[in-house]
Amino acid sequence: MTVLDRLAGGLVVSCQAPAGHALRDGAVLARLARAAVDGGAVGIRCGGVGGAPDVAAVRRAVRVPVIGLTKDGDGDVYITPTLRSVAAVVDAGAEVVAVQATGPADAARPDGSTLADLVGAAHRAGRAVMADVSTLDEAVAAAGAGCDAVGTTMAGYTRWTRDRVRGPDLDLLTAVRAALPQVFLVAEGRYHTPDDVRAAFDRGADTVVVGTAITDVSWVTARFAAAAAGRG
Ligand SMILES: CC(=O)N[C@H](C=O)[C@@H](O)[C@H](O)[C@H](O)COP(=O)(O)O
Repeated sequence: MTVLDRLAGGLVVSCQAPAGHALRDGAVLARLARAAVDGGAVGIRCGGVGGAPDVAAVRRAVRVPVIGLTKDGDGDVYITPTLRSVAAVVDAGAEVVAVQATGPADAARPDGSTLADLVGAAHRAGRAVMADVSTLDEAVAAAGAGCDAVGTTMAGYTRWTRDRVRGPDLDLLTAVRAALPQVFLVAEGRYHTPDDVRAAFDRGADTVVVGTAITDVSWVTARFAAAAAGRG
């Protein structure tokens, strides 16, 4: 059974916290990951700015597959953007390396490498690669570059998709599934409810990643607090 087989049909929980967030602590994120697995998560996505130590902490804490990433630099391409960041995620023990695959697939990255270079490095280390894309063209290019899985993670977060949808980009799922019937398709980005998760599988997703709505306690609290404040 491949690592992607272990994720198929289940829920992946993203345990990340940005710099300055109260939960930004490797041990805390590892505890969150364990709690998510206790609740039925079949995989954990984790990492962040300088996030390799968080990936390692989560890897030690759970038995399910880990999708790891780092967020580096302030450019348009920031999710595991370089060969060095791929090596950091590999060394941290992630079975799947998430890499941003937005824009032209052959575009040079901050270190001059291409998407195919990153895929080659991860594959030589025995890891699968998840491409974080924002459009159908990017999904097709990522599959062509050898990525093992394609996720809609970046839909709504690139300059060219910023105004496209407010919620989860279900139409992108449908389009990718139609164009790439064999690809391992990950629904990710603004999946906030169990109904959203069901909808993603209906559109052909193989797995769904939920982050903020499960693991960002501040975000969840703000919704309840707003309801309390708006009561009278
Ligand atoms: C765009 C970007 O950088 N997304 C990041 C990717 O790892 C994370 O900040 C998201 O939390 C993650 O994709 C899960 O999505 P959501 O938190 O919406 O369930």
